Amino acid sequence: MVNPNKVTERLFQSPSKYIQGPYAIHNAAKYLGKLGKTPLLICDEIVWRIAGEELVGALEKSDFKIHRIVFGGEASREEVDRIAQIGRDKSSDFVIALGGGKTIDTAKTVADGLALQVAILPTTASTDAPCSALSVLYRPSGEFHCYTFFDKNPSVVLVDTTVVSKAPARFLAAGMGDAIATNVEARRCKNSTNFGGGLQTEVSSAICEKCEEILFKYGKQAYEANKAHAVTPALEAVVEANTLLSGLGFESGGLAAAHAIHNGMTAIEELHGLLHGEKVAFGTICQLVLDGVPTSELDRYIEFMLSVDLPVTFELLGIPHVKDEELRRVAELSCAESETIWNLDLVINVDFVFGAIKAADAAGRDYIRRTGWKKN
Ligand SMILES: NC(=O)c1ccc[n+]([C@@H]2O[C@H](COP(=O)([O-])OP(=O)(O)OC[C@H]3O[C@@H](n4cnc5c(N)ncnc54)[C@H](O)[C@@H]3O)[C@@H](O)[C@H]2O)c1
Ligand SMILES: [Zn+2]
Repeated sequence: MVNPNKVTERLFQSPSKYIQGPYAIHNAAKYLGKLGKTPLLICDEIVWRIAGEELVGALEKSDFKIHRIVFGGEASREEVDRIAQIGRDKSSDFVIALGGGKTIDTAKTVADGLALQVAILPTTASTDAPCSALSVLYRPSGEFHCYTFFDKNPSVVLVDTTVVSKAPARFLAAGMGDAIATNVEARRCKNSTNFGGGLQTEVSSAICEKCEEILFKYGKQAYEANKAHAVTPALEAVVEANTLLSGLGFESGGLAAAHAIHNGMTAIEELHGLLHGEKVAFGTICQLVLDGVPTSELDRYIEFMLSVDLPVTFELLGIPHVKDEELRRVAELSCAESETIWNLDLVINVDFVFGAIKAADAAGRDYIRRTGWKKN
């Protein structure tokens, strides 16, 4: 992600079509019909009961012949190989992902291997995975493995906000954790190449700013609406910020320290129960510390995160007694050669990152002490 070739072209990439709205799954045939008729549907058992049967019902009415695969839960090379072999055997003509970020990343990688188009139907707004032309792969043990890149973004991304509104609000909050990092990271990536291999365009930075604006404006309101399973304008705006704006923004804007620190944090086993966006939220506070932002600015982000129950301290992350050796390991992994932390226009080393992680926790604790914030 460093810019060794001194790239000078600006580059922006995106999925071909993005659709979002209540009961959008009912109209899936209209948008997926152009991709094929015999898709491989990847979803886990939980999602099958929530939206799978409904989707298959809608598609079968339009004569689709669907082969369903039960996703095993981890976006790993092993899982991709297993599913791709079934896709080959069944001569599937496109791939559908129905579920969260791990299902989506697996489906994108399977589709790329089979040279097929992929349609992404997220059932939560928990990450900005749906729109990008990359997947994040993990080891079967859950530790970060690598990013893998594709020539094309998904052909269709279709978000049913009725389904999303019925998911636990914690997922929407995690999506906001992922999305709040987007502008913080991209604004420090002005001189590095983005995931498409070019420089930021004007529209990529505008999208990142808009994403952040929506979260500060509607994030808390959308979180509460989600708890009531209500589809409201605020919820629609935040789902779009988490899914479309954050997705386009990070891919064509660039990632930096927040995500590198998230990737490092996956080495701590006690954090495996947390969602991606929850760890990214904490990584965002770490990056703001590295950036040297004023306390008033740091407070603004911490206040936002606490308003939607995102973790800003070790205690809220569930690791109150984490050891310095473990945090140093996180810092070392965040500074791996291939990491996005090197996009930052700052002097970076393991000591600075280790210090930023400790200081982020201290800033979160200080904010809570000063304001008397209490978890509901
Ligand atoms: N490729 C990218 O550009 C990109 C970007 C951001 C994140 N990611 C990746 O996304 C992954 C995280 O995704 P995630 O946070 O969605 O976790 P996840 O995919 O593990 O999903 C978490 C759980 O949510 C359940 N679920 C899905 N929809 C539901 C619903 N409507 N109601 C109730 N439960 C539901 C699933 O069954 C699953 O058990 C990470 O692996 C991360 O690296 C990738
Ligand atoms: Zn992310």
